Amino acid sequence: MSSLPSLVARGCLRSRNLYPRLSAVHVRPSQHRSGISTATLSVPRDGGLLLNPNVATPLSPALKINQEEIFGAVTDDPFAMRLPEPAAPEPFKDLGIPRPLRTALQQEFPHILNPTSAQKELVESVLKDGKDVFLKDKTGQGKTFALTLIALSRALKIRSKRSKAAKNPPRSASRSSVSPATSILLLLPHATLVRQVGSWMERLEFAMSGSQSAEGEKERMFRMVLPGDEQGPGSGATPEIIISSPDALLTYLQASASRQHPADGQRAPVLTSASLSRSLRLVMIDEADAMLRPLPGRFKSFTSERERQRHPFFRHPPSIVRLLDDLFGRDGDMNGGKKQVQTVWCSATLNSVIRGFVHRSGWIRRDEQVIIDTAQESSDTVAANTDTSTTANNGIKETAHYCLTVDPLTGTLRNIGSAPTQPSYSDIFETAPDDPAAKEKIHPLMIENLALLHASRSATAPENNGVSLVIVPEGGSVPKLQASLQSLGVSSSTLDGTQDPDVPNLLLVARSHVRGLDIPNISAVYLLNGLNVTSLSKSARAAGGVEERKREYTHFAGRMGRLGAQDGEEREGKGERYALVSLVMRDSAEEKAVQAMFADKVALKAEVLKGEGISD
Ligand SMILES: Nc1ncnc2c1ncn2[C@@H]1O[C@H](COP(=O)(O)OP(=O)(O)OP(=O)(O)O)[C@@H](O)[C@H]1O
Repeated sequence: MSSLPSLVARGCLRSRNLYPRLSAVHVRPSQHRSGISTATLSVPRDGGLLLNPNVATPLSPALKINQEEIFGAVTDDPFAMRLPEPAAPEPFKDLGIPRPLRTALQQEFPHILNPTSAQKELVESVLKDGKDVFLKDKTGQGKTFALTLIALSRALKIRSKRSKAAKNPPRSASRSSVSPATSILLLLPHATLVRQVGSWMERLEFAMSGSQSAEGEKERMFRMVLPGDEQGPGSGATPEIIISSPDALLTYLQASASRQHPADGQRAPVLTSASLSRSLRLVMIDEADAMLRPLPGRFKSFTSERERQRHPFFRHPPSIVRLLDDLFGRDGDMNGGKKQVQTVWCSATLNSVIRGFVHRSGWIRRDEQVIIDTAQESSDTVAANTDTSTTANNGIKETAHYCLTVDPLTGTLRNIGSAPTQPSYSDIFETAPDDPAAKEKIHPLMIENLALLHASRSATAPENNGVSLVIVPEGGSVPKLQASLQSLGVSSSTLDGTQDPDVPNLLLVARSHVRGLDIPNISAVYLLNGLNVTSLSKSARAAGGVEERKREYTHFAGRMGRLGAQDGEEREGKGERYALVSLVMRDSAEEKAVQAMFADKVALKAEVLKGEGISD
């Protein structure tokens, strides 16, 4: 593999000073109503948790004291706010969001002034009308954030009821109607998103409680259950909210089942499948379609039950199916054999196949459901996502889509579909030679070209480029890619632990961790190996998987130009566009599949990318 300096020497690049790093931390003060300012970091610095542009650093002890002086002593009501009632009109009030949370929202997320129409409909339907909801809205428009507000609102209400009940205990020994245990479950597709939502909740809860005392810790409203987490016997209080992924929660509950009969002297685990099933009242599933893969398509019909059972989805049901069947199939308010729990299902690519499956599974209360579709279900998802008019509400002009092929022999880059100017791999070899590089999940020449593209982009407008996100294909190794890039002189960060201390502007993320991520200032996305979608159903494969590919592509494109992003107007003013660059090896099956997707009648066109090292 050539080093980046040697690429420079070959004249591919203009300057040696090509990859300036983001200034280590970009500190931007956000004004609190109280006059206390909290530093906000624009780029995550540790633990992969801080994905939000407005991540607040914890208040220093001095600031905590100030805060107490300003807002007064804590009352014995755990929900009494130390913050004054905001005077301004409150668009979130009518949705049923309690006052402490509205105040915390204003303090921690001052850029969120009004709910979007989808957020309004969703929050009202869940909190005020008690409905089950299917929500489809465009990517980055605040679905996950709205679920966070719903969970905290409900938790606050439960706590307030519980604290009232504690003050006036009922005379009869009958069970209190206020649930003493976890009643809200928020399911997300992967651990990175669980941490992201956990950090949002932490900020809001912290702002509501005003301090992180030992007692506050004990009474946390939420708990994250992450892969590898273990529950100590009888440890910890039970929070109102659990945030987890189906895989992690299922493993956690299965492990706790084995401790149901603890050894002498040990207490039973607090959170078990049975206890959770008894106390659950609201389950919210974000990115539902990602969790229900590979669900057979709309037109798939099975000739026999045996054939149906052989389909990968039914043969190895995904974790969410096993989890919900377990939680909803237990005792409780039984109705038709299933417990009646309020549910919410969200995704930018939610479709009628998912809705139908949820219905048939008995996970939704048929008479109580509302469908909110602000993404125009009938229109093509990719077109909707890339159409300038549909993204105009957050100041984004549009995303430019490029697809480049890498010659596995020479490493030259070419726009997809353009005629070869020199002999390519297939012109020379009839069958693939025994090339070890071809067996790598990410071809070394693709990595060189990624380094080249990133460096040229940084060189063109070093100050304004924002962060580039590299999506690592299934089976590819993020640490290995990071090491290969480093050997070419390109530093990068990863979201799952290892980060360059200088916070470079190149972030690597595994494809399975992309859904729902809200990372500030992403201006370019590099998609390595195209859209090789794993777990495609047979019918989807037969159809070239175009629909499935477009759905995934929609989510990759959706990491840019998100609601609340501060760079939208700035980019628009400079005539800059977000860029999604797909890189595929020439003459690979993936090249043909991506070509089919770009050639699709309503989808999108790959534009021609001009630049150093790209041949026409
Ligand atoms: N009403 C609002 N006004 C302004 N910004 C908002 C609003 N609601 C949420 N946001 C911000 O929008 C960003 C995207 O939110 P979120 O991740 O919830 O979107 P999403 O629709 O779930 O995205 P995806 O479809 O990718 O999962 C977040 O940074 C959040 O702070």
